[in-house]
Amino acid sequence: MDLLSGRKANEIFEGQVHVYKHMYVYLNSMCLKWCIELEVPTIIYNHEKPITLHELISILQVPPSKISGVERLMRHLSHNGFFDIVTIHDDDDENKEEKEAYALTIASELLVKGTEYCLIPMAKCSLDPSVSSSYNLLGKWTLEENLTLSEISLGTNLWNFLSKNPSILTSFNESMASDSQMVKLALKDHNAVFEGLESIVDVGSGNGTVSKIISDMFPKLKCIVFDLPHVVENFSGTNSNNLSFIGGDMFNFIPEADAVLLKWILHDWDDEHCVKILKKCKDAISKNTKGGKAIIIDFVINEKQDEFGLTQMKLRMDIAMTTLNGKERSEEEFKKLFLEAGFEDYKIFPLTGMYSLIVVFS
Ligand SMILES: C[S@@+](CC[C@H](N)C(=O)[O-])C[C@H]1O[C@@H](n2cnc3c(N)ncnc32)[C@H](O)[C@@H]1O
Ligand SMILES: O=c1cc(-c2ccc(O)cc2)oc2c(O)c(O)ccc12
Repeated sequence: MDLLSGRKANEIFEGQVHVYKHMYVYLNSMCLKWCIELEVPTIIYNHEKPITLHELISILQVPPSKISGVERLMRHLSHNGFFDIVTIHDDDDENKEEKEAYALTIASELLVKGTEYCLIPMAKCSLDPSVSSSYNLLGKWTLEENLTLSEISLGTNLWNFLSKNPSILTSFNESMASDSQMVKLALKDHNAVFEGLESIVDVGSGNGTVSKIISDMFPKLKCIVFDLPHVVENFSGTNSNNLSFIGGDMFNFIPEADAVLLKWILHDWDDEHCVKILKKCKDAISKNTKGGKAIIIDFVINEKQDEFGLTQMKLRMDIAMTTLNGKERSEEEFKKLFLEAGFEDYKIFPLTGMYSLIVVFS
Protein backbone atom coordinates (compact mmCIF):
# COMPACT_ATOMS: atom_id res chain seq x y z
CA MET A 1 0.00 0.00 0.00
CA ASP A 2 1.27 3.41 -0.96
CA LEU A 3 1.29 5.51 2.21
CA LEU A 4 -0.48 8.91 1.89
CA SER A 5 -1.23 8.26 -1.80
CA GLY A 6 -4.98 8.91 -1.54
CA ARG A 7 -4.52 12.02 0.63
CA LYS A 8 -4.93 15.62 -0.45
CA ALA A 9 -1.87 17.84 0.04
CA ASN A 10 -3.67 20.00 2.62
CA GLU A 11 -4.51 16.90 4.69
CA ILE A 12 -0.87 15.83 4.64
CA PHE A 13 0.20 19.30 5.73
CA GLU A 14 -2.32 19.16 8.57
CA GLY A 15 -0.66 15.90 9.60
CA GLN A 16 2.71 17.62 9.49
CA VAL A 17 1.44 20.45 11.73
CA HIS A 18 0.14 17.82 14.17
CA VAL A 19 3.54 16.08 14.30
CA TYR A 20 5.45 19.37 14.67
CA LYS A 21 3.07 20.56 17.41
CA HIS A 22 3.94 17.46 19.40
CA MET A 23 7.62 17.67 18.52
CA TYR A 24 7.85 21.13 20.07
CA VAL A 25 5.21 20.94 22.80
CA TYR A 26 7.97 20.72 25.42
CA LEU A 27 8.73 24.35 24.57
CA ASN A 28 5.37 25.23 26.18
CA SER A 29 6.80 23.81 29.41
CA MET A 30 10.09 25.62 28.89
CA CYS A 31 8.33 28.97 28.31
CA LEU A 32 6.33 28.40 31.48
CA LYS A 33 9.57 27.75 33.35
CA TRP A 34 11.18 30.84 31.74
CA CYS A 35 8.30 33.07 32.80
CA ILE A 36 8.36 31.69 36.36
CA GLU A 37 12.14 32.21 36.53
CA LEU A 38 11.70 35.86 35.45
CA GLU A 39 8.77 36.14 37.93
CA VAL A 40 6.67 37.84 35.25
CA PRO A 41 3.26 37.11 36.90
CA THR A 42 4.52 38.50 40.23
CA ILE A 43 5.88 41.60 38.50
CA ILE A 44 2.53 42.24 36.77
CA TYR A 45 0.68 41.65 40.06
CA ASN A 46 2.93 44.12 41.91
CA HIS A 47 2.50 46.63 39.06
CA GLU A 48 -1.22 46.69 39.98
CA LYS A 49 -2.32 47.24 36.36
CA PRO A 50 -1.56 45.70 32.95
CA ILE A 51 2.10 46.14 32.07
CA THR A 52 3.58 47.33 28.77
CA LEU A 53 6.58 45.57 27.27
CA HIS A 54 8.63 48.70 27.90
CA GLU A 55 7.73 48.67 31.62
CA LEU A 56 8.36 44.93 31.91
CA ILE A 57 11.81 45.00 30.34
CA SER A 58 12.76 48.00 32.41
CA ILE A 59 11.78 46.21 35.67
CA LEU A 60 13.59 43.08 34.51
CA GLN A 61 16.61 45.13 33.36
CA VAL A 62 16.75 43.16 30.12
CA PRO A 63 19.76 44.03 27.94
CA PRO A 64 18.75 45.54 24.56
CA SER A 65 19.78 42.41 22.64
CA LYS A 66 17.23 40.30 24.60
CA ILE A 67 14.21 42.63 24.49
CA SER A 68 12.82 40.83 21.49
CA GLY A 69 13.25 37.52 23.38
CA VAL A 70 11.00 38.76 26.18
CA GLU A 71 8.51 40.13 23.64
CA ARG A 72 8.36 36.72 21.93
CA LEU A 73 8.01 34.94 25.28
CA MET A 74 5.06 37.20 26.13
CA ARG A 75 3.50 36.66 22.68
CA HIS A 76 3.83 32.89 23.08
CA LEU A 77 2.36 32.87 26.58
CA SER A 78 -0.45 35.27 25.63
CA HIS A 79 -1.33 33.04 22.69
CA ASN A 80 -1.49 30.14 25.15
CA GLY A 81 -3.79 31.82 27.67
CA PHE A 82 -1.29 33.00 30.30
CA PHE A 83 -1.75 36.71 29.63
CA ASP A 84 -4.42 38.87 28.03
CA ILE A 85 -3.21 41.58 25.67
CA VAL A 86 -5.25 44.69 26.46
CA THR A 87 -5.22 48.26 25.18
CA ILE A 88 -4.36 50.98 27.68
CA HIS A 89 -4.00 54.75 27.58
CA ASP A 90 -0.62 55.81 28.86
CA ASP A 91 -1.28 58.75 31.24
CA ASP A 92 2.42 59.70 31.23
CA ASP A 93 2.41 60.01 27.47
CA GLU A 94 1.66 63.57 26.32
CA ASN A 95 -0.11 62.29 23.21
CA LYS A 96 -2.23 59.89 25.33
CA GLU A 97 -1.34 57.23 22.80
CA GLU A 98 -3.00 53.82 23.04
CA LYS A 99 -0.60 51.01 23.95
CA GLU A 100 -0.77 47.26 24.28
CA ALA A 101 -0.20 45.82 27.72
CA TYR A 102 -0.19 42.38 29.34
CA ALA A 103 -2.76 41.52 31.98
CA LEU A 104 -2.87 38.45 34.22
CA THR A 105 -5.30 35.63 33.41
CA ILE A 106 -6.49 33.02 35.91
CA ALA A 107 -3.62 30.72 34.87
CA SER A 108 -0.95 33.38 35.53
CA GLU A 109 -2.65 34.51 38.76
CA LEU A 110 -1.86 30.98 39.98
CA LEU A 111 1.82 31.78 39.30
CA VAL A 112 2.05 34.87 41.51
CA LYS A 113 4.55 34.27 44.33
CA GLY A 114 3.35 33.83 47.89
CA THR A 115 -0.41 33.74 47.27
CA GLU A 116 -2.78 31.14 48.74
CA TYR A 117 -3.17 29.11 45.55
CA CYS A 118 0.33 29.57 44.17
CA LEU A 119 1.38 26.69 41.89
CA ILE A 120 5.02 27.79 41.47
CA PRO A 121 6.38 24.96 43.71
CA MET A 122 4.47 22.37 41.63
CA ALA A 123 5.77 23.87 38.37
CA LYS A 124 9.35 24.10 39.68
CA CYS A 125 9.38 20.48 40.81
CA SER A 126 7.81 18.98 37.70
CA LEU A 127 10.01 21.11 35.41
CA ASP A 128 13.22 20.31 37.27
CA PRO A 129 15.70 18.70 34.83
CA SER A 130 16.02 15.64 37.13
CA VAL A 131 12.32 14.99 36.44
CA SER A 132 11.91 16.22 32.86
CA SER A 133 15.14 14.62 31.57
CA SER A 134 14.08 11.23 32.95
CA TYR A 135 11.37 11.05 30.25
CA ASN A 136 14.17 10.69 27.68
CA LEU A 137 14.54 7.18 29.08
CA LEU A 138 10.97 5.96 28.45
CA GLY A 139 12.17 3.70 25.59
CA LYS A 140 14.67 2.02 27.92
CA TRP A 141 11.99 1.80 30.65
CA THR A 142 9.68 -0.16 28.31
CA LEU A 143 12.22 -2.90 27.85
CA GLU A 144 13.37 -3.21 31.47
CA GLU A 145 11.17 -5.68 33.33
CA ASN A 146 9.78 -4.22 36.59
CA LEU A 147 12.07 -1.16 36.85
CA THR A 148 10.37 2.20 37.42
CA LEU A 149 11.54 5.24 35.46
CA SER A 150 13.13 6.70 38.63
CA GLU A 151 14.98 3.45 39.22
CA ILE A 152 16.44 3.83 35.72
CA SER A 153 17.09 7.58 35.86
CA LEU A 154 17.95 8.10 39.56
CA GLY A 155 19.29 4.61 40.30
CA THR A 156 16.70 4.01 43.02
CA ASN A 157 12.96 4.42 43.65
CA LEU A 158 11.65 7.95 44.10
CA TRP A 159 10.89 7.63 47.84
CA ASN A 160 14.35 6.28 48.61
CA PHE A 161 15.96 8.97 46.44
CA LEU A 162 13.99 11.69 48.26
CA SER A 163 14.94 10.27 51.67
CA LYS A 164 18.64 10.71 50.76
CA ASN A 165 18.26 14.19 49.22
CA PRO A 166 16.71 16.49 51.85
CA SER A 167 16.61 19.62 49.67
CA ILE A 168 14.82 17.76 46.84
CA LEU A 169 12.47 16.19 49.43
CA THR A 170 11.58 19.69 50.64
CA SER A 171 10.93 20.85 47.08
CA PHE A 172 8.82 17.72 46.40
CA ASN A 173 6.76 18.21 49.59
CA GLU A 174 6.24 21.90 48.80
CA SER A 175 5.11 21.00 45.28
CA MET A 176 2.58 18.46 46.57
CA ALA A 177 1.40 20.96 49.19
CA SER A 178 0.81 23.62 46.52
CA ASP A 179 -1.32 21.21 44.53
CA SER A 180 -3.16 20.11 47.67
CA GLN A 181 -3.98 23.67 48.66
CA MET A 182 -6.24 23.85 45.57
CA VAL A 183 -8.35 21.02 47.02
CA LYS A 184 -9.74 23.52 49.52
CA LEU A 185 -11.75 25.13 46.73
CA ALA A 186 -13.46 21.84 45.97
CA LEU A 187 -13.90 20.23 49.39
CA LYS A 188 -16.16 22.94 50.74
CA ASP A 189 -18.95 21.61 48.51
CA HIS A 190 -18.49 18.09 49.89
CA ASN A 191 -18.81 18.62 53.65
CA ALA A 192 -21.23 15.70 53.91
CA VAL A 193 -18.45 13.20 53.20
CA PHE A 194 -16.71 14.16 56.47
CA GLU A 195 -19.78 14.68 58.63
CA GLY A 196 -20.16 12.24 61.55
CA LEU A 197 -16.48 11.26 61.49
CA GLU A 198 -14.52 11.56 64.73
CA SER A 199 -11.12 10.75 63.24
CA ILE A 200 -9.39 10.52 59.87
CA VAL A 201 -5.92 9.40 58.84
CA ASP A 202 -4.30 11.14 55.86
CA VAL A 203 -2.15 8.35 54.39
CA GLY A 204 0.93 9.51 52.45
CA SER A 205 0.09 12.99 53.65
CA GLY A 206 3.29 14.80 52.74
CA ASN A 207 3.30 17.93 54.91
CA GLY A 208 -0.39 17.40 55.76
CA THR A 209 -1.86 20.24 53.71
CA VAL A 210 -5.13 18.39 53.02
CA SER A 211 -5.38 17.40 56.72
CA LYS A 212 -4.96 21.04 57.70
CA ILE A 213 -7.73 22.05 55.29
CA ILE A 214 -10.04 19.37 56.70
CA SER A 215 -9.15 20.14 60.32
CA ASP A 216 -9.94 23.83 59.72
CA MET A 217 -13.29 22.83 58.20
CA PHE A 218 -14.07 20.42 61.06
CA PRO A 219 -12.30 21.60 64.24
CA LYS A 220 -13.66 18.62 66.25
CA LEU A 221 -12.33 16.02 63.77
CA LYS A 222 -9.08 14.37 64.89
CA CYS A 223 -6.70 14.26 61.90
CA ILE A 224 -3.70 11.95 61.80
CA VAL A 225 -1.03 13.02 59.32
CA PHE A 226 0.73 9.79 58.31
CA ASP A 227 3.74 9.45 56.01
CA LEU A 228 7.19 7.85 55.97
CA PRO A 229 9.13 8.66 59.18
CA HIS A 230 11.72 10.93 57.50
CA VAL A 231 8.87 12.92 55.91
CA VAL A 232 6.77 13.56 59.03
CA GLU A 233 9.78 14.26 61.24
CA ASN A 234 10.11 17.56 59.37
CA PHE A 235 6.57 18.63 60.29
CA SER A 236 5.77 17.11 63.68
CA GLY A 237 6.48 20.46 65.37
CA THR A 238 3.21 21.67 63.87
CA ASN A 239 1.13 19.25 66.03
CA SER A 240 -2.00 21.06 67.19
CA ASN A 241 -5.22 20.26 69.03
CA ASN A 242 -6.77 18.14 66.32
CA LEU A 243 -3.70 17.40 64.17
CA SER A 244 -1.09 14.75 65.03
CA PHE A 245 1.83 13.42 62.98
CA ILE A 246 2.76 9.73 62.83
CA GLY A 247 5.60 8.19 60.82
CA GLY A 248 5.35 4.69 59.36
CA ASP A 249 5.06 2.51 56.28
CA MET A 250 1.55 2.19 54.83
CA PHE A 251 2.42 -1.29 53.55
CA ASN A 252 2.94 -2.45 57.16
CA PHE A 253 0.44 -0.55 59.27
CA ILE A 254 -1.91 2.43 59.06
CA PRO A 255 -3.09 4.06 62.33
CA GLU A 256 -6.74 3.39 63.22
CA ALA A 257 -9.38 5.99 62.40
CA ASP A 258 -13.01 6.29 61.28
CA ALA A 259 -11.85 7.07 57.75
CA VAL A 260 -8.68 7.06 55.67
CA LEU A 261 -7.80 9.73 53.16
CA LEU A 262 -5.61 8.97 50.15
CA LYS A 263 -4.78 11.98 47.98
CA TRP A 264 -2.53 11.33 44.99
CA ILE A 265 -1.46 8.00 46.48
CA LEU A 266 -3.05 5.26 44.37
CA HIS A 267 -1.86 6.76 41.08
CA ASP A 268 1.73 6.39 42.36
CA TRP A 269 1.43 2.59 42.46
CA ASP A 270 0.68 -0.41 40.25
CA ASP A 271 -2.47 -2.47 40.88
CA GLU A 272 -0.76 -5.03 43.12
CA HIS A 273 0.59 -2.35 45.49
CA CYS A 274 -2.74 -0.46 45.42
CA VAL A 275 -4.62 -3.55 46.62
CA LYS A 276 -2.07 -3.95 49.45
CA ILE A 277 -2.52 -0.29 50.47
CA LEU A 278 -6.33 -0.56 50.31
CA LYS A 279 -6.30 -3.73 52.46
CA LYS A 280 -4.25 -1.89 55.10
CA CYS A 281 -6.74 1.00 54.86
CA LYS A 282 -9.57 -1.48 55.42
CA ASP A 283 -7.82 -2.79 58.56
CA ALA A 284 -7.35 0.79 59.80
CA ILE A 285 -11.07 1.61 59.61
CA SER A 286 -12.34 -1.81 60.70
CA LYS A 287 -13.06 -0.71 64.32
CA ASN A 288 -15.59 1.89 63.16
CA THR A 289 -18.91 0.31 64.11
CA LYS A 290 -20.82 2.56 61.70
CA GLY A 291 -18.66 1.23 58.85
CA GLY A 292 -15.55 3.14 57.99
CA LYS A 293 -14.76 4.62 54.65
CA ALA A 294 -11.80 5.41 52.43
CA ILE A 295 -11.85 8.86 50.87
CA ILE A 296 -9.74 9.03 47.74
CA ILE A 297 -8.77 12.16 45.84
CA ASP A 298 -7.27 11.26 42.49
CA PHE A 299 -7.81 11.67 38.76
CA VAL A 300 -10.42 9.41 37.14
CA ILE A 301 -10.00 8.98 33.40
CA ASN A 302 -13.33 9.47 31.68
CA GLU A 303 -12.67 10.13 28.01
CA LYS A 304 -16.36 10.07 27.09
CA GLN A 305 -17.46 12.67 29.61
CA ASP A 306 -14.44 14.97 30.03
CA GLU A 307 -13.54 17.65 27.53
CA PHE A 308 -10.50 16.95 25.31
CA GLY A 309 -8.05 19.19 27.24
CA LEU A 310 -8.91 17.64 30.60
CA THR A 311 -8.37 14.11 29.32
CA GLN A 312 -5.14 15.27 27.67
CA MET A 313 -3.92 16.54 31.05
CA LYS A 314 -4.90 13.31 32.83
CA LEU A 315 -3.18 11.20 30.14
CA ARG A 316 -0.01 13.29 30.51
CA MET A 317 -0.04 12.64 34.25
CA ASP A 318 -0.54 8.95 33.43
CA ILE A 319 2.76 9.03 31.51
CA ALA A 320 4.39 10.99 34.36
CA MET A 321 3.46 8.15 36.69
CA THR A 322 5.91 5.81 34.89
CA THR A 323 8.32 7.47 37.34
CA LEU A 324 6.87 5.10 39.93
CA ASN A 325 5.23 2.38 37.78
CA GLY A 326 1.95 4.02 38.79
CA LYS A 327 -0.91 4.96 36.48
CA GLU A 328 -4.09 7.00 36.15
CA ARG A 329 -7.25 4.87 36.21
CA SER A 330 -10.77 4.78 34.84
CA GLU A 331 -13.78 4.10 37.11
CA GLU A 332 -13.73 0.43 36.04
CA GLU A 333 -10.07 0.10 36.98
CA PHE A 334 -10.68 1.68 40.41
CA LYS A 335 -13.72 -0.55 41.00
CA LYS A 336 -11.60 -3.67 40.37
CA LEU A 337 -9.07 -2.52 43.00
CA PHE A 338 -11.77 -1.75 45.59
CA LEU A 339 -13.48 -5.12 45.19
CA GLU A 340 -10.18 -7.01 45.26
CA ALA A 341 -9.23 -5.27 48.52
CA GLY A 342 -12.55 -6.36 50.06
CA PHE A 343 -14.51 -3.09 49.95
CA GLU A 344 -18.26 -3.37 49.27
CA ASP A 345 -19.25 -0.26 47.37
CA TYR A 346 -18.05 3.14 46.18
CA LYS A 347 -19.35 6.48 44.92
CA ILE A 348 -17.51 8.95 42.69
CA PHE A 349 -18.09 12.71 43.02
CA PRO A 350 -16.39 14.72 40.27
CA LEU A 351 -14.71 17.76 41.83
CA THR A 352 -14.27 20.83 39.69
CA GLY A 353 -10.96 20.71 37.83
CA MET A 354 -8.93 17.57 37.41
CA TYR A 355 -9.78 15.69 40.58
CA SER A 356 -12.51 13.31 41.63
CA LEU A 357 -13.52 12.43 45.16
CA ILE A 358 -14.12 8.71 45.54
CA VAL A 359 -15.76 7.44 48.70
CA VAL A 360 -15.26 3.72 49.24
CA PHE A 361 -17.38 1.87 51.82
CA SER A 362 -16.30 -1.22 53.78
C1 LIG B 1 2.47 12.02 45.57
S1 LIG B 1 2.78 12.29 47.22
C2 LIG B 1 1.19 12.81 47.81
C3 LIG B 1 1.28 13.69 49.01
C4 LIG B 1 -0.08 14.23 49.50
N1 LIG B 1 -1.04 13.18 49.73
C5 LIG B 1 -0.60 15.24 48.53
O1 LIG B 1 -1.37 14.88 47.66
O2 LIG B 1 -0.21 16.40 48.63
C6 LIG B 1 2.87 10.64 47.84
C7 LIG B 1 3.22 10.55 49.30
O3 LIG B 1 3.26 9.16 49.68
C8 LIG B 1 4.29 9.00 50.64
N2 LIG B 1 4.69 7.59 50.73
C9 LIG B 1 5.39 6.87 49.81
N3 LIG B 1 5.56 5.62 50.26
C10 LIG B 1 4.96 5.54 51.47
C11 LIG B 1 4.82 4.50 52.44
N4 LIG B 1 5.32 3.29 52.21
N5 LIG B 1 4.15 4.77 53.58
C12 LIG B 1 3.64 6.02 53.81
N6 LIG B 1 3.74 7.04 52.93
C13 LIG B 1 4.40 6.80 51.78
C14 LIG B 1 5.40 9.91 50.12
O4 LIG B 1 6.35 10.21 51.11
C15 LIG B 1 4.59 11.11 49.63
O5 LIG B 1 4.47 12.10 50.64
O1 LIG C 1 4.61 16.14 39.25
C1 LIG C 1 5.08 15.18 39.89
C2 LIG C 1 6.47 14.96 39.92
C3 LIG C 1 6.96 13.88 40.62
C4 LIG C 1 8.40 13.64 40.64
C5 LIG C 1 9.24 14.45 41.38
C6 LIG C 1 10.61 14.20 41.42
C7 LIG C 1 11.15 13.14 40.71
O2 LIG C 1 12.51 12.89 40.72
C8 LIG C 1 10.29 12.31 39.99
C9 LIG C 1 8.92 12.56 39.97
O3 LIG C 1 6.18 13.00 41.29
C10 LIG C 1 4.82 13.21 41.31
C11 LIG C 1 4.00 12.32 42.05
O4 LIG C 1 4.51 11.30 42.74
C12 LIG C 1 2.62 12.53 42.08
O5 LIG C 1 1.84 11.69 42.79
C13 LIG C 1 2.06 13.57 41.37
C14 LIG C 1 2.84 14.45 40.64
C15 LIG C 1 4.24 14.28 40.61
